[in-house]
Amino acid sequence: MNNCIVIIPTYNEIENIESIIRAVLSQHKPFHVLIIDDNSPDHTADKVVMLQSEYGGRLFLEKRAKKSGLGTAYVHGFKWALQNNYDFIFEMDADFSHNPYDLEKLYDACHFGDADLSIGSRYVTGVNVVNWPLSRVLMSYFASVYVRMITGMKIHDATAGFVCYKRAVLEAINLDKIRFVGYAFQIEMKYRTYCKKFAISEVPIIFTDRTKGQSKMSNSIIIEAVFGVIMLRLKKLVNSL
Ligand SMILES: Nc1nc2c(ncn2[C@@H]2O[C@H](COP(=O)(O)OP(=O)(O)O[C@H]3O[C@H](CO)[C@@H](O)[C@H](O)[C@@H]3O)[C@@H](O)[C@H]2O)c(=O)[nH]1
Repeated sequence: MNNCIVIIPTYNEIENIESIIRAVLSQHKPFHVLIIDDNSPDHTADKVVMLQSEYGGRLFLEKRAKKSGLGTAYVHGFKWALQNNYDFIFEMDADFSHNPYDLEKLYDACHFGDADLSIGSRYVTGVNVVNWPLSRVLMSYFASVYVRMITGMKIHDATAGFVCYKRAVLEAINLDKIRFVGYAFQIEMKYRTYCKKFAISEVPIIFTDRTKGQSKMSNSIIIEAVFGVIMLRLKKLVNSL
């Protein structure tokens, strides 16, 4: 299993970056890590460069000129991962809201199970979210209900940002057509995977809110998600997805 790359987008994650990289790269499974940093003013990328001398060919950094959203950061990372011949491509946040020791569960679902996309899901067995304000839990939970109603996808955590793709999924999706930049990007990727008839499975995880640094959630991200789901459904109906 030396064909796994964990893509971590970062913007101002100086308080988390070293520990998250160490937590992934110290596991007995030989994961590789790709950080996509948007020129964070807190110099997150400098810390990555420092750690590269320690982790040799297992830690990679792509720097972009300015903050351009989580979605385009992942698209950049997906293209990089395909070019560099990785077979299992993971998404994970930098802030420990996703437990890096759950990476292996996502891998198992794709490698030993029949999933093409495995999702670290907060809502597949009740509501497994720790320390989020109730308003954020309700918004996230009902966002998934809303996505299910509009798209017909039978998944419980449509906005999850902790996933593992088999290479074939990312090869089948036209990454240049991905249009959303915020959390709607997470919905769009799952919907495009579903429309291509790949197998999606949800693996229960516990999501714990960050204790260091700040969320980049904003009103424009919420608005994009609300209208984005409807747009995706309409595009599917006219066969232009
Ligand atoms: N490069 C880059 N990284 C970004 C950007 N915006 C956010 N990130 C990075 O993306 C990760 C997630 O961003 P957060 O802002 O911490 O997300 P959250 O509010 O905790 O949102 C969580 O819930 C969402 C809704 O359920 C999820 O969609 C999301 O993935 C995440 O799990 C972090 O590593 C953060 O640094 C950006 O513009 N550029």
